[in-house]
Amino acid sequence: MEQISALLTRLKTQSPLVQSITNYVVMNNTANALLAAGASPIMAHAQPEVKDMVNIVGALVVNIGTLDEYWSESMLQAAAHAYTIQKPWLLDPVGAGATPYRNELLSKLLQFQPSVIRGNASEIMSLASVNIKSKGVDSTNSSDEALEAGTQLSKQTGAVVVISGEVDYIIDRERIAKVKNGNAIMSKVTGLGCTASALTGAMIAIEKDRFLASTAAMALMGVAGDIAAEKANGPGTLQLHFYDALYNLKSEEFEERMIVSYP
Ligand SMILES: Nc1ncnc2c1ncn2[C@@H]1O[C@H](COP(=O)(O)OP(=O)(O)O)[C@@H](O)[C@H]1O
Ligand SMILES: Cc1ncsc1CCOP(=O)(O)O
Ligand SMILES: [Mg+2]
Repeated sequence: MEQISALLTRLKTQSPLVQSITNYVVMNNTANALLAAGASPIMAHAQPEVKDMVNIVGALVVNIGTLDEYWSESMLQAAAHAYTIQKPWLLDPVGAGATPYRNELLSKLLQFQPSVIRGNASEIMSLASVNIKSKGVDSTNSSDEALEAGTQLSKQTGAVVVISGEVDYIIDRERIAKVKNGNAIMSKVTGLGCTASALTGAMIAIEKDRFLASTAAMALMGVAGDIAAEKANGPGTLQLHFYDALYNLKSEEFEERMIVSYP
């Protein structure tokens, strides 16, 4: 727990630059969450600069939420370059399994060996080729149901796999962590999964142990969600209190509130 809470302090002091190639829905709320948590966001997808940008950032986040032909090519170029120069990068497979187009791009992106894959249960099951019917960007499965698929996906890809939901699982080849923080109202605010991915991007920028970094990011999401839910009257105020919680959280309260176990 101490190691996890120390990462929050390091995030705020080191303020890593995090590049996102992400969807139109969440550009604003993920940039604000990164800032509130202490990191520095840059959203950049233009092909003439994408490699130069990957060179200077601490980590790259690729989120396929509102993909199109141009953006897909930018994502492939960025991921390929991150792979070549060994820059940590995270894949958020938004809507995996919803359409063949998404699946084709995802299988190409996986060739560039993401450091972390963070998705909801349905997305992780789809990526691991479990035959599920995807409803779109929201999960129709629980993270418990996806645990086996997540373990398999981590073995297949070498990535740390994060399954978010009522409980979050963080999985690598040898370890599993479980984060029990968070509140159901979080699923009524769009882009909190993408925020989890962005914050995980920030943590892998400052910590080489991707499993520890991902666990810290999901604990941070959950604890900030808990604090925000105590104050909010609904999804609108939850989003606002969530930023404030990220901004104000100190390592002592983080450590007290986190419910992390290694089952
Ligand atoms: N029922 C829930 N109880 C507690 N936390 C939740 C719940 N649903 C989602 N969360 C939290 O909300 C964030 C977004 O997760 P999720 O909704 O699974 O992602 P996505 O938006 O990609 O589907 C995560 O931090 C997760 O822990
Ligand atoms: C609604 C929607 N449509 C395409 S991307 C997107 C946002 C998804 O965000 P999240 O997966 O974090 O809920
Ligand atoms: Mg999502």
